[in-house]
Amino acid sequence: MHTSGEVGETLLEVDHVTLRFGGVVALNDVNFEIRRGEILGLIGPNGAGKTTCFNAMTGVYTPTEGKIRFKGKEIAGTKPHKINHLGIARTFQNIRLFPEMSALENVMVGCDARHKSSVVGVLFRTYRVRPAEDELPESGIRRSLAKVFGVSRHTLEERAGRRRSMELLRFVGIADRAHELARNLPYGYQRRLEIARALATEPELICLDEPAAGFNPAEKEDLMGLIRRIRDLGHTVLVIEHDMKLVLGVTDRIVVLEFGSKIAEGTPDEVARNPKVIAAYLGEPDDAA
Ligand SMILES: Nc1ncnc2c1ncn2[C@@H]1O[C@H](COP(=O)(O)OP(=O)(O)OP(=O)(O)O)[C@@H](O)[C@H]1O
Repeated sequence: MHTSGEVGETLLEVDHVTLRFGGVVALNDVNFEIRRGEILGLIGPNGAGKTTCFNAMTGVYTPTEGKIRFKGKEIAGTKPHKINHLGIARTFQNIRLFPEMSALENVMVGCDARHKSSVVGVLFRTYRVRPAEDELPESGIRRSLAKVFGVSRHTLEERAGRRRSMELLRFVGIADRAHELARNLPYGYQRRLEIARALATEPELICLDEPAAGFNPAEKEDLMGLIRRIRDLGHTVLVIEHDMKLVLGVTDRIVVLEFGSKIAEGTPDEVARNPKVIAAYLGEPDDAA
């Protein structure tokens, strides 16, 4: 992973962010922080501004006013791939995988984003290094050749990426279908594959946009375990979720938006008892706790 700091320190700050689309105020002077090592929930009724907030944090939108800082550095307006390089990864409400690639290859794309070899080196495969014992091919002529002539750094990185991608598929619980095309995977597998792919970029902060959408209660229970394990690995987690049971069960703190404004913030207990939050969710029977 990237450089790590102290658990509990401010990792990301949304500092008085306002974001307007023409006449629509999607975010209105929103202020909160994400602390390193926590699982933070971002909730609110439909249209509250949750996805817009994610999009502002991940470089899709630039705030009209206000600042977003990651590890103290201003990131508002930075391109999404650069933000990913800085250490923020996300999944999408509508799954976005490479449907014609296998599950393993989808994760390897994420690992690729971290590769160090230069484009020229990859093209000519000239830069050769002496591989460590456990980086050699298992047996046969390829092993002997690699021992004598070395292996290109690109090949080593590719092998390491493949190994790491397999580990990540195991971690999210879908390694049994690693070689199937993403489009043929069951829905729950696709959702978890998105998480594995985001983790492959080794983010300090991972943002999950409605990861439980379409899940049954047993799958939601599994997902809660996975979210906790992601945090235990050392990642900080931001989760947008409509399912109140899941949000209250898995997060350390919750920020509540309504009509683009923050109406509450606190521990799950505090938020669940907050009259403004209860009122915001009345009339939304599907989302109510
Ligand atoms: N690209 C856009 N152009 C114009 N208006 C937008 C755009 N994106 C979002 N909005 C508006 O901004 C407001 C906040 O939307 P947003 O999608 O962030 O809410 P949300 O809390 O994520 O809702 P949901 O739970 O339904 O996904 C809504 O009024 C929405 O119509």
